Amino acid sequence: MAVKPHLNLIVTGHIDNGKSTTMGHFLMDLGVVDDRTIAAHAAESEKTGKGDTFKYAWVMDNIKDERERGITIDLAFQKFETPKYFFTLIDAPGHRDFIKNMITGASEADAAILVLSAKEGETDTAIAAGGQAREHAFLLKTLGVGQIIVAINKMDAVEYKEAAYKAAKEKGEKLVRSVGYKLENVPFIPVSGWKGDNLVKKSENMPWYTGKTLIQAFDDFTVAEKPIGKPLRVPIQDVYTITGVGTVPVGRVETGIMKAGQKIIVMPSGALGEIKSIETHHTEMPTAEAGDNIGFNLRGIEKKDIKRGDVLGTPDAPPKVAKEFKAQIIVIHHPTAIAPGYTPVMHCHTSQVAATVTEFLQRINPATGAVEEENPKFLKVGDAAIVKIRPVRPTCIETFQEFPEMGRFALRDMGATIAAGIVKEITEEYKP
Ligand SMILES: Nc1nc2c(ncn2[C@@H]2O[C@H](COP(=O)(O)OP(=O)(O)OP(=O)(O)O)[C@@H](O)[C@H]2O)c(=O)[nH]1
Repeated sequence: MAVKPHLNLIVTGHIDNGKSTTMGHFLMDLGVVDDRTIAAHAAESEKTGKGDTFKYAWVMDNIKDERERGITIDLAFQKFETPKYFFTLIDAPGHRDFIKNMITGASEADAAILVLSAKEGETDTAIAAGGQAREHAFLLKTLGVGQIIVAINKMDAVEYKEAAYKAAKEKGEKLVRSVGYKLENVPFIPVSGWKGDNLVKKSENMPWYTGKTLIQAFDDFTVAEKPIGKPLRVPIQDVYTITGVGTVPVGRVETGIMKAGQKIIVMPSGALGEIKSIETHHTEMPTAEAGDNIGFNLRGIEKKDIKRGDVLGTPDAPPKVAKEFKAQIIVIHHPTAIAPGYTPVMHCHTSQVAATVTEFLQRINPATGAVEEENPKFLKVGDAAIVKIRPVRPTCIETFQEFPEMGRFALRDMGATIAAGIVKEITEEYKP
């Protein structure tokens, strides 16, 4: 039997719009979470004095808590299966490392669901400037998540009225269009995460809705083609020294194909060598391709020439190393404003390096890209801009256009993600 393709699904939306309730109920209807677990959560929820309204949400929140504590969690909670696909639910954006994880590929999303409450006040807050629905929609688009579904939630709370759905849908449409999605590719579904309408079962409370349920819409997602035709890029995650084997770097092949016997180059050191062997899950394999997590053994490369954050490629099309580059950033979080000279830590693929935002070239409209101000003096939350960035040491990075996997980054400071960005152009290249 053929194995079903796998997709990573990210659940986004403004706080309290019902992300956890919707996905918790969805997982229960699918049979991934059993009634007994839900009953136990209902009992816990009652104890908090809020009635049992959080019983579904707790299914999801327990996952989040365990993740934050770094505990390996029951896989049944994270994964589910539809007729066509295997899905993994990835870090909900409430989790503070969500943006960084998304950018560094720790949890790359193939598709997203945006949960938007149908309750008028909640819809408006979610999509207003500073609302998380707006922020998430923008980030999803910027970071290249092409497929998105909007679930208009809490339909039970608006008496399942079509007019209420239409009003919320119109606002949602405006939002996703403004960040750059084409409306004809974005399904909108009226649901109740609380009651279970249109999640797995078609709702009888909304006869006016003739579209798909959530699970049916999930099966309309498509699997992106693997970038195997591109030059080889393997960002190094770690380098182990194993007695009797030697230096064993590990990482994920982002693009291209790696073969045993192949000549390779490690950047920024420029060290040349050859692939001796490749293995995954303790099994030796002759080749690895985009998407594979591997460990490998190198001939001719010394331990000092390869470390976390370096990138392996082939000598005829080596990974680029930037001394300085031009980027488009969006400021997500900052108590005041940032000014040129600001030096946070840049996270890009597996690399972490302090980097100075040396120049603010233009402030732009985040949706259209139109220039709104030349050489702004500062940038605050919600602002998008074209800037110049100089890592304190030359760093492997690519343009987003050529290698989206390696051309996006997060700027972090004081434990928070301050900005997300994509590389437009490498303005000063480093040659070893
Ligand atoms: N009436 C109604 N209430 C809902 C529905 N979905 C969620 N809620 C309620 O809305 C509140 C927030 O739900 P959560 O699922 O915790 O929301 P969330 O988006 O996951 O929130 P965070 O994880 O805190 O960002 C809870 O009181 C839920 O019971 C729904 O479909 N109908």
